[in-house]
Amino acid sequence: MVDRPKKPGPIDAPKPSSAPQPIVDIAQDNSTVTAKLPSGESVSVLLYGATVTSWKNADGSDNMWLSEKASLDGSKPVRGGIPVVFPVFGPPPSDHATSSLPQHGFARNSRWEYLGKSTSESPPGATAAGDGGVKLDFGLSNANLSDEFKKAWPHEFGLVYSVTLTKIGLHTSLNVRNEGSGTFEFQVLLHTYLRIADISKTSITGLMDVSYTDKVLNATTHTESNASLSISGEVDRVYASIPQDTTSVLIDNKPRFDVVRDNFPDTVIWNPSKEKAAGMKDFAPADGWKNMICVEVGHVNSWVKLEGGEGWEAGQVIKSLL
Ligand SMILES: O=P(O)(O)OC[C@H]1O[C@@H](O)[C@H](O)[C@@H](O)[C@@H]1O
Repeated sequence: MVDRPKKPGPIDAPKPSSAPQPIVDIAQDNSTVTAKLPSGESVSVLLYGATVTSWKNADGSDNMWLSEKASLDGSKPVRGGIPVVFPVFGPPPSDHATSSLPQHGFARNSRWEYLGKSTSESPPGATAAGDGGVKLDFGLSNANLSDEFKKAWPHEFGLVYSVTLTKIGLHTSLNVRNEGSGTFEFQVLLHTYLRIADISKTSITGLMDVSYTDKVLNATTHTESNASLSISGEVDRVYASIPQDTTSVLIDNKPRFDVVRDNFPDTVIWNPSKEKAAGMKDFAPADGWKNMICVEVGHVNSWVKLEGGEGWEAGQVIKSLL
């Protein structure tokens, strides 16, 4: 039996509420959409890359690390915040359909469309009534791509990236649709730069017993033996098929962030340390690597295959535990 929408009658009509409706402040210009909750938390999303560039707590402190030299004018991917990596992670393999694309694909260096906002009483991540938040949707399809990218990846696709801000965290999710008739394969990653007080006091939990590829050690494979991982130099590891759904960042053994995966099997942990940071023209200040850790959820250790007409969705909730 098909459920048909009921026509609203007098009984269904919403009752006038005397409770004041929370007002979410949305500001939009040609480059950025910013939403601020009545309780003070805010998020800013640059249309270029649909890159979250700022996610502030109610006290005004930012959870995102953004380089002081990040290009925000659409000339190159943003160094900081949450660049969206699609349809390939890292340098594309020469024997794959993504081979002519740049490192990390085209999503982070294409201009997305702002599709609009919706507000809700109980958005994902809400733990209590009154945790209401705002969802901002952004879209990218082959029609938005440069000729160069269209040629390098000639598929009909549709991406909807949703950024939901609540009092308790930030939820970002990506919906991928194959709008064509052929099959395509992709990888995806949310390249999140978390701002931290001090890398030397930072530890990461939730990766114990997980197999990882160490890109610093010639892409060799290892198994994580530390329940709590400290960062004492350059780190660039791809943890694959993680059974636990939460990776946590702690400062001085005190939880600072929980990153909760939904349908994302893998996580990259990255910090360039002093030497690699010095080699990046858009990385500033020079010692900024002490105040960032990338915890990047994704599907990167294998390819997602989508038949024509199929869709796929995954997301993360980041909780700021101040
Ligand atoms: O400089 P990019 O292209 O933004 O990449 C930054 C880093 O991104 C990480 O995800 C990769 O694992 C690293 O190898 C890479 O160096």
